[in-house]
Amino acid sequence: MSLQIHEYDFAADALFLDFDGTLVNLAPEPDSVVPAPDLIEMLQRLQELSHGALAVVSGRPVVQLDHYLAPLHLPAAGVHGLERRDASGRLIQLSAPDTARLMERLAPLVARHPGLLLEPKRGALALHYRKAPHLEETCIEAMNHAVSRVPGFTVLRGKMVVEAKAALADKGDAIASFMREAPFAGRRPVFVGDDVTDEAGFDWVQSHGGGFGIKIGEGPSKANMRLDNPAALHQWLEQALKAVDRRS
Ligand SMILES: O=P(O)(O)OC[C@H]1O[C@H](O[C@H]2O[C@H](CO)[C@@H](O)[C@H](O)[C@H]2O)[C@H](O)[C@@H](O)[C@@H]1O
Repeated sequence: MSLQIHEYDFAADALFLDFDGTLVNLAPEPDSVVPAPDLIEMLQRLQELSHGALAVVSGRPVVQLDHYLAPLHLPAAGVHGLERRDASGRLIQLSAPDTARLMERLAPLVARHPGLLLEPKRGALALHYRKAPHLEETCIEAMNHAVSRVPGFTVLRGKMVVEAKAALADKGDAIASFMREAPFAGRRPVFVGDDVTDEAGFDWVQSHGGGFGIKIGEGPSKANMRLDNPAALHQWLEQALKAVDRRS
């Protein structure tokens, strides 16, 4: 099923956007993503037309989202729901356990294999194997083992990454929190994401929020809509903006 552009309603909908693989193409390393030149301007217009009901919902920390989306400071959820900046600019961080013991357990593996990368975050630790895909099983086993020895964390799988994350909240919880507050409350939530970590978000918007999810790319998903890739999402959003221009 594809979402008809006229169905998107800036007056009535709230837009929640994942970052990697959705707003930007995936890159070899976390630090090497390059937002499209017109992305910032497009997000700014979308936010204005939605009267602020637009948020980024990511596995990355909010501070990184700000870096890539500067000068915008959008409402945002980071680290898969462990932190959230609401529409008034207030940052709420759930008190997460320390990842130092996980780091100690996983660092020797990464030291042995230069293709692996550990990405520490507040309340989470991601083990990336994009540059060493043959080590996927090794990484998953090592992460499962580490998490079994350090209480308070859950294991998340993502694209070429396995992550330990404090078991406190997920993307669905983050969207639910936004939807209880202005300017999101009372609107229909639309969540766009590409990865298995986005399924909690699709689940919430479709089961509880009366909205819909849009999955970017292939793979099984609960989302009831699909778009092929980030470029298709950009095009879809541009069309929504043009439809508003035509009406005004
Ligand atoms: O929830 P998202 O906004 O999609 O963030 C998910 C993870 O994204 C980043 O990792 C992914 O993107 C990297 C850059 O394209 C890529 O190299 C990596 O293989 C992907 O897994 C980020 O580094 C993680 O912290 C996020 O959790």
